[in-house]
Amino acid sequence: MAATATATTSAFSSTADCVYQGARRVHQITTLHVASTRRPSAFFKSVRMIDTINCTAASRCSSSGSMKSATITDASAKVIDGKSTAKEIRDEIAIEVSRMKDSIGVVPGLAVILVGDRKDSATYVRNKKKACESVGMKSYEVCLAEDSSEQEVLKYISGFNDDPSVHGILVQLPLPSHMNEQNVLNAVCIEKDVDGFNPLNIGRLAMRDREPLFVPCTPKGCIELLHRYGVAIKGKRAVVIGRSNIVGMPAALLLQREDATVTIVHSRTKNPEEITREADIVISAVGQPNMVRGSWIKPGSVIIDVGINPVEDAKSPRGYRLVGDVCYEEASQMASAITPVPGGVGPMTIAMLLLNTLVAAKRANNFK
Ligand SMILES: Nc1nc(=O)c2c([nH]1)NC[C@@H]1CN(c3ccc(C(=O)N[C@@H](CCC(=O)O)C(=O)O)cc3)C=[N+]21
Repeated sequence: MAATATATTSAFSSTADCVYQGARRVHQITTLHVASTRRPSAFFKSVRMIDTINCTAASRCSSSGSMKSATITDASAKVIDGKSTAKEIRDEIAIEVSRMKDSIGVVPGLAVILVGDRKDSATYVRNKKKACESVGMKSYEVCLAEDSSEQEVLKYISGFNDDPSVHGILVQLPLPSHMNEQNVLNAVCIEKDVDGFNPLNIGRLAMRDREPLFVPCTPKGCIELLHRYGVAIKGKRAVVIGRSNIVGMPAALLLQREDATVTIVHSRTKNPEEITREADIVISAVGQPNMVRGSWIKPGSVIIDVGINPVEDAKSPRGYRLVGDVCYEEASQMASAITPVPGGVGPMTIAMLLLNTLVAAKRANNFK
């Protein structure tokens, strides 16, 4: 699949609203032609340089050779380190897990259901298991064949719903296409819905003066990063790029609950670049490598990049490497703070899953 991306209004692909949907694509973008849309001022010097460069790959949104020598060092954004923040949070969770075990003899447990043999899903599930172990939680894992029936998945969910040693249930997405995702997700009882995907949880998230039992892990991780890095949200302009049920939409609701003024930019938005350039805070969750260019970003803004996009890279041992939705080299010249990929939102997602599981276990046992 070769494509040409242009940093103009057609930057989205038709599927770009939904991350985690369909088969994981390894992006193979041959030429990223950068269209200049504004007259750069002195502040935009790094962007002006990039305007003139015909980029050679999506994984390299700028020619790093010439960039580095000229401008990269003078105005680099602070790196919002999701990896170390997630570790801090896991350490906090581990303390609570052992306090709970010592005082009431209960160990929080997370059940993960994996259907099919997608390699990336298997990796995520393995990482979740490792993360559980690292904080002293129990993990239960069910792996079902690609051609299993929906009934079979529902049977396992029902078993975990009834099992008091399981406090959280996660059905790894995407499910094989012959299954009805809604039916499956609705079967997870709301008290164990640590992914926060149950419509009742999302509905409560959307309503004032209501509290969801759980908030979806990825958007929750984004907000947690903003909090821990002291980024003020109240009264700020926030733009969320992407409107998926599991990231974009709940991220926008969370920002609004924090008193930001929120705009959602999506694949049918006429002028995404212009709107994004108004934002003090940007959360991007579209699944398009390097779509958000330096010219989309207001100087001094804070960028949270949710995209984890594999792009071909012959030099990497895996044959690919991961890049975000945001062109990091360009954006870090404009923003005051930015999350990297990898090592940004990804590790936070797993930390939030553990946190939700801990909360579920405390709630089930009335443990404060
Ligand atoms: N029911 C469900 N809930 C999910 O939360 C869910 C899901 N299904 N399906 C798949 C996506 C994806 N996801 C990630 C979590 C952590 C990293 C992560 O830690 N990534 C590392 C890099 C890992 C690597 O190098 O491959 C990082 O960004 O630093 C990535 C992706 C959760 N998902």
